Amino acid sequence: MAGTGVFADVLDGEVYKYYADGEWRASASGKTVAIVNPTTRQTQYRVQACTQEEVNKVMDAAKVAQKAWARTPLWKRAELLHKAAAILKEHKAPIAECLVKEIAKPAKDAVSEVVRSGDLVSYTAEEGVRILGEGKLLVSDSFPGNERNKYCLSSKVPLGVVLAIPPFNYPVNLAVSKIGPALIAGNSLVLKPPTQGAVAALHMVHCFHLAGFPKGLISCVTGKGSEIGDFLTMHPGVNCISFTGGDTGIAISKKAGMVPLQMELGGKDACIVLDDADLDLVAANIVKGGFSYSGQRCTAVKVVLIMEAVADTVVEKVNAKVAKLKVGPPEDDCDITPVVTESSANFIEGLVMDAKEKGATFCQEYRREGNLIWPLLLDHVRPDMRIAWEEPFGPVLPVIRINSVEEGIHHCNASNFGLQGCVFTRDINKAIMISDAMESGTVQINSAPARGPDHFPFLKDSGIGSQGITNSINMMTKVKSTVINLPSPSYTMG
Ligand SMILES: NC(=O)C1=CN([C@@H]2O[C@H](COP(=O)(O)OP(=O)(O)OC[C@H]3O[C@@H](n4cnc5c(N)ncnc54)[C@H](OP(=O)(O)O)[C@@H]3O)[C@@H](O)[C@H]2O)C=CC1
Ligand SMILES: O=C(O)[C@H](O)COP(=O)(O)O
Repeated sequence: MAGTGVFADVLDGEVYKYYADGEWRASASGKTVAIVNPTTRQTQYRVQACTQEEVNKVMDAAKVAQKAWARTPLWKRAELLHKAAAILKEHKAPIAECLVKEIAKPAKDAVSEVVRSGDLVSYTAEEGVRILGEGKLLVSDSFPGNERNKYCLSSKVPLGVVLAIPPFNYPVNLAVSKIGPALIAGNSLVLKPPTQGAVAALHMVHCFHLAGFPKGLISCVTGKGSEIGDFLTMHPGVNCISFTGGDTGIAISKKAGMVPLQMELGGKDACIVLDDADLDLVAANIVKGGFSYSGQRCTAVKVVLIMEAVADTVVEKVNAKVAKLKVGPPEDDCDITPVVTESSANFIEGLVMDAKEKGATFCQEYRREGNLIWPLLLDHVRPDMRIAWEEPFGPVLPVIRINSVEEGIHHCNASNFGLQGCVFTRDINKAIMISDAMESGTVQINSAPARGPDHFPFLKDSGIGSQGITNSINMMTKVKSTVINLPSPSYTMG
């Protein structure tokens, strides 16, 4: 159970502690932040509202710890990461319980998130050993005018202190996707978890603590992003920011100093359906892609662009599947669970009402109880409706009927987002050409968008840089070169 057994140290009475300098601590602020259960809409947990002074101390400790960590052999860093991964998986049940209570993630998906996170950490350790174990040797005579009298040895070295800010929808997985690469590359890491999901993240951090990472190398400060976010992201002790979330990321990138940024923001993933597609496959992927975790995934299908000739058939097939989705609490492992906050539910409702006023066809009756919104397919959506462009982050999916592939590509590319997209057709040549034309980081052919497997590059225009294990390790390093200057040119004869 959360906050008990090996996790007892994390809890102080009714309030979860924050993690600094290898210890669990209560904040001197005496203030707490409430985490509201999306299902009951009651306070489920409380976390510390950390102060600026506490952030300063964490940054100082992170700087000191990083210097020693960078001198720790790569294989030892990997060994500790493997240990943390095993502990994380061993304790999947209490961590998953937090995900169910804090973010209403369906019970089975919550367990999968923790297991996937352990696997991600292990893979990162292995990948880090491989890619950081190699450097480059450059010789000078390849550049015009030079002889071979200079040897340049370059390798990847850490950046320093990495600040990780994940979003609510994967508070564990999108935290470890930043923690693992940062640590294997020799950085220290300061985590600011999302408020909804903070307790799951604190439990995950405790698994790293139990694995025996040095003091100060990992810290976790809690508090509302709106209150301590700016102080963290503009802190002079930060050498890199890895952020996943919404428009907050745009504001951060404007305020952050001259540090490398990894920003993974929203998406409006388009699903283009051609008339030669396997329509059962299309319907299955629209439902899975559009409605898993109630549409609260950056990679969710967020607009269907379908050829008029097959639209009626697909809409009918999708509706039949939507009717079978189980709606209810995450504890019952329902497919559709309450969305994360009341304000999120209100925002989604605003998009639905706009579509209603402008004449979209409601394939199901709109129904909401508290934060629980029943799955809804909106047909005959037109570009003048907000839902055609905005990301609901909820179980509402618009269908726009198109008369040509070009029309679909045009809609996709006119969006400000460009995270992922997908195309359904039996013609591989067409699929490749459409993929090339879609200005999206990743295009899936004949499957719904998805980030995983987690070693795939997770590229996008909806942000800066790219994720995926290898990309993140590379992003959290810089190149250091040492040039050997020979007294006279030297050429190897064999
Ligand atoms: N691309 C993706 O993977 C995802 C995209 N999103 C997008 O984000 C929207 C909202 O999701 P949400 O998680 O609330 O995203 P936010 O951008 O609101 O929050 C993401 C993280 O940033 C923190 N934060 C908030 N304000 C600041 C600040 N000023 N400085 C630094 N950090 C801050 C949040 O903390 P706190 O919780 O304390 O406010 C949270 O940890 C969704 O509607 C969707 O558009 C969301 C999830 C994933
Ligand atoms: O933040 C998100 O929504 C994720 O990066 C999407 O991951 P998924 O495709 O594995 O759900």
